[in-house]
Amino acid sequence: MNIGALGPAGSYSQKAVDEWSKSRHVTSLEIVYYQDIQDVFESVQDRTVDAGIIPIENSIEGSIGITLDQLLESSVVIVGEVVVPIQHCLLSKGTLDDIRIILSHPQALAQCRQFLKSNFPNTEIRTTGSTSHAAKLSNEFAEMAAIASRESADKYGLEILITDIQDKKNNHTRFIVISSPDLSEEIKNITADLITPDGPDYRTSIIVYIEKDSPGALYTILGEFASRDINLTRIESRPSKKGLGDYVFYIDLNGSINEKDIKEAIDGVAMKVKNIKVLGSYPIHHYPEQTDN
Ligand SMILES: O=C(O)C(=O)Cc1ccccc1
Repeated sequence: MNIGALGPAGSYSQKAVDEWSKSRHVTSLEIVYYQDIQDVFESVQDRTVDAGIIPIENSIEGSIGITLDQLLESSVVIVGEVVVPIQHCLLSKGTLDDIRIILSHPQALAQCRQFLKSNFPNTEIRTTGSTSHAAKLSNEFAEMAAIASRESADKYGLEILITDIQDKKNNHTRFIVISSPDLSEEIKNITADLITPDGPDYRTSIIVYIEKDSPGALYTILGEFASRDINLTRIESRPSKKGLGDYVFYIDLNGSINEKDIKEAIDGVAMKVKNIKVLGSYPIHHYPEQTDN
């Protein structure tokens, strides 16, 4: 099996692949690296790769817009998730005094905003396609530094100048595993040995589009879940891109579409909204939370 992820090697996406394959006992997984998230979606959709892994939300910075947009626009489904602790380091070939330019992925830069403002207020900041790409580029000039993982330092011959530079110690990114709909059962079967019978260990993700100016519509939708005691773990609105004030809602809930009450709730929602897309039911990744901030 192969899986597409943001590269080059040393990215947090690679960590997510490693963590997911370990937690699901998937052996012999080959990673195919891409330059951006949209390329991962496209390769999954046209089946150049069997699956893809992409970041969807971060505990400091919130959702990754391009991932939410692609989930709406493409035909891929979600078959898994994994949460990865993110501890950024400042890496360079030079010393702290040499640094003139700091490079990283926009998410990583945003997660270290206070650190940068306090320590490098006048240093030029440049964005890259990934943190590992920033590390790779920094290998060329001593005046460049990258915000990236500890592992990227080894991989690209850089020194770790400062560790744990994200603005909150407790920093996690949730990644989702995606596939084309016709491969989703196969991928779920590969990992099936660990999957408990359908129950609270599953999460289901849906997108609903409520027509603009429909008073009480969101209340009615949420009622379908509340009346059946279904726990929602996330609700997020995103512009529908049709005009200001028009939104789609991304909803995650505990349980699998194979359970009767979940299916009934989703059917109930479908009758009340303009459009609904079920992205999939997949095993929840339980991870140890850090408490010190
Ligand atoms: O750039 C990377 O390494 C990624 O995989 C994207 C990302 C960036 C920052 C935090 C988590 C994931």
